[in-house]
Amino acid sequence: MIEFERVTKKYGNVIALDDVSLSLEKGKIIGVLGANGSGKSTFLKLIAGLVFPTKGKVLVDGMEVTKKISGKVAYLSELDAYYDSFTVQDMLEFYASQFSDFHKEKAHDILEFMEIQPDKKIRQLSKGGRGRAKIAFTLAREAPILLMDEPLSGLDPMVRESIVKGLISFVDLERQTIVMTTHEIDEVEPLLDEAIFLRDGKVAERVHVDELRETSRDSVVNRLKKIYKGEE
Ligand SMILES: Nc1ncnc2c1ncn2[C@@H]1O[C@H](COP(=O)(O)OP(=O)(O)OP(=O)(O)O)[C@@H](O)[C@H]1O
Repeated sequence: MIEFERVTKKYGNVIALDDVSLSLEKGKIIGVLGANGSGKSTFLKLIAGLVFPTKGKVLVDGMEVTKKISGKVAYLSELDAYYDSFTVQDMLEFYASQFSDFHKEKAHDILEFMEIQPDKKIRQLSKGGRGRAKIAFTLAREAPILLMDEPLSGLDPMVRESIVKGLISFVDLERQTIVMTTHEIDEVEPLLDEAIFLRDGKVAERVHVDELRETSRDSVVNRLKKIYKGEE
């Protein structure tokens, strides 16, 4: 369980998150959605312990997030932090050395599923190849919380589809929770249990995606547009 208790995060004078309180259940796939600058990445970074609240508390399983990247959390960042001369296999060994919850066998299975050859150098991979490799290394961790910042960003539709299938196939929702930010809402909507809509650092709305479809016959992307047009 992830809890935000009256969390405000400021960077200097900029308020990135503004008095947010909510809790996220285990075993769900949760989308954090909103326009550029609405606070999505900050929301994830607070859970990962990469930044800390200016006010309030973030708790994971009842424990305040205090140190950098707690063992419970695997974080996929927006940035490409690869070493170009490494092979995919070298990266895999690197991740295994850094994270005790990293499963080499699972990593190989996911790389195979995503059609990434382990002997390829990182610099030989296309942008889509790097994107898939990054996802593979994150999913190979057995961490209870997987945080993904824009996992589909800048990738073509075929690669996005392969990543979405990878998420469906390799995440263990009995034990893992995924919180992801994305602008590619149409692609991830079928995966999501819940959507949290941020606007100007506040939670504008939170919906159960199935309920939204069944009771309002609405899609997540339409809902977001309405929130931003001020219709909700
Ligand atoms: N390190 C930082 N220093 C100063 N301001 C920051 C920093 N990080 C984020 N901000 C500001 O905080 C606000 C929220 O940023 P955040 O990156 O969380 O939004 P976002 O919804 O993820 O945006 P995007 O969709 O563009 O990635 C923005 O106004 C941003 O400019």
